[in-house]
Amino acid sequence: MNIFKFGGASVNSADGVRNFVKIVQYYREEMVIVLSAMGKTTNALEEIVDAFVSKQEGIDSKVLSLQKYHTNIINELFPKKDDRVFLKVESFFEQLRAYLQKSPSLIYEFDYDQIVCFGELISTTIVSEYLRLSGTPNKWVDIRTCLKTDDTYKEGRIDWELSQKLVPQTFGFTNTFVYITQGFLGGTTTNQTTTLGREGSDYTAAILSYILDVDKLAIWKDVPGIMNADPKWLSDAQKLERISYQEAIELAFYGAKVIHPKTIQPIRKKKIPLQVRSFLDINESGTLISMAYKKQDQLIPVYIRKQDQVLISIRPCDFSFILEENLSALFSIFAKHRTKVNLIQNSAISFSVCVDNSDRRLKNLIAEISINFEVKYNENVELITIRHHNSEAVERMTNGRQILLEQRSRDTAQFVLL
Ligand SMILES: Nc1ncnc2c1ncn2[C@@H]1O[C@H](COP(=O)(O)OP(=O)(O)O)[C@@H](O)[C@H]1O
Ligand SMILES: N[C@@H](CC(=O)OP(=O)(O)O)C(=O)O
Repeated sequence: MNIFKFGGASVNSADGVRNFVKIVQYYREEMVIVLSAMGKTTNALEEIVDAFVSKQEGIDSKVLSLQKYHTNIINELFPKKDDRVFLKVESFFEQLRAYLQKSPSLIYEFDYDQIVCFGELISTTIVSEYLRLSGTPNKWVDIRTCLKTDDTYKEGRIDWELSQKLVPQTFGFTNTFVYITQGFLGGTTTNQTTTLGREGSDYTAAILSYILDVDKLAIWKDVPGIMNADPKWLSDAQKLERISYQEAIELAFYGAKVIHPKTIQPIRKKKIPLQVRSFLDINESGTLISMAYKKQDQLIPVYIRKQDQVLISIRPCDFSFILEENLSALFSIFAKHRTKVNLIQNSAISFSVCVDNSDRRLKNLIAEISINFEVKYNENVELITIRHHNSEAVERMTNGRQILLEQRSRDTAQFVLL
């Protein structure tokens, strides 16, 4: 049995959905399909969340344009206008509107999850119905009923014990050959919706692969596989044929956006091979991530760019040394504001970190650090990581740019650049 994960880009139009069906029908195997929201739906829903919690005008038109986007797709796919898909999709939009009629709950993350989940609920419904119409019976599963998390809204942590009981019961494969379910979503034990963090559908696919002990996981993307750079950034990027779990974890950790950082851990534990491959070319073998020895990794330089970073330099107000107590106080502040630190460098009396610029958290974070420390920061910097660096690769990335901070180990070089 296999798990196939398709992201938003694969089903962003009626043609995308038709292509998806072609791929699924080509394989004719027992499978679980994990699907994300169509196209940029999650971004659109995030805008609706922001408008809702800050009680802005214009929510109705935002919801309407999202509904139109989905309606256009189903109009193109389903010739019979009395197909049940129309009512099902309408019903999700009614539920969304009903939620938006209420007052915000005062917990932003809770409202976020209750609203943003509609993207995946709607996409899986459309795709499941279209697969049925195309002659492949399948079962639509509401993943929130079996993939259980705690109540850390927006970043739900998996309840492995409970999920390991419920998931195999749900995906039993008796009289069902193909299941379709939502990536990115989970449910608490009290049946509230949670999400697993942006781009978390890859992670869902990995969790289900682990629990169901599948033979293989395939993640279908709009690129030929994992490349040695984002091909939208460096047009001469080359595909990596085969990499180890370890290398894949490193690439994701440093910010290669092609795969969610949490994806590799569960499949590595059970040595499940992961193929990252192109939904645009079924004949392309993609990149295989497996137990290969590290030596077998292609050791060409791999370039990873993180944009919109903030470099924060922190110094105790009394010029005292940066010691364990300071560091521990600082790290608890980062954890409290859920800010992931992408790079750390410390000297005797100062400490620098590079973090993502998420406006909402950053202001509060800096305000809290400033109570006991002197803080300076540069916004709009880039963090470039080069795995398997050589002088040519370093020159290529840094030439003509101001280096604000630099760090090198044997395998990895990182530069904060203006
Ligand atoms: N090293 C890389 N190799 C391949 N693609 C990359 C890499 N780094 C970033 N990307 C980007 O990742 C995108 C695919 O990931 P993503 O958009 O998250 O897919 P999906 O939404 O379908 O899950 C590609 O379109 C590409 O621009
Ligand atoms: N729809 C969610 C989850 C996800 O993983 O999407 P995608 O597979 O399209 O990156 C998001 O955009 O964050």
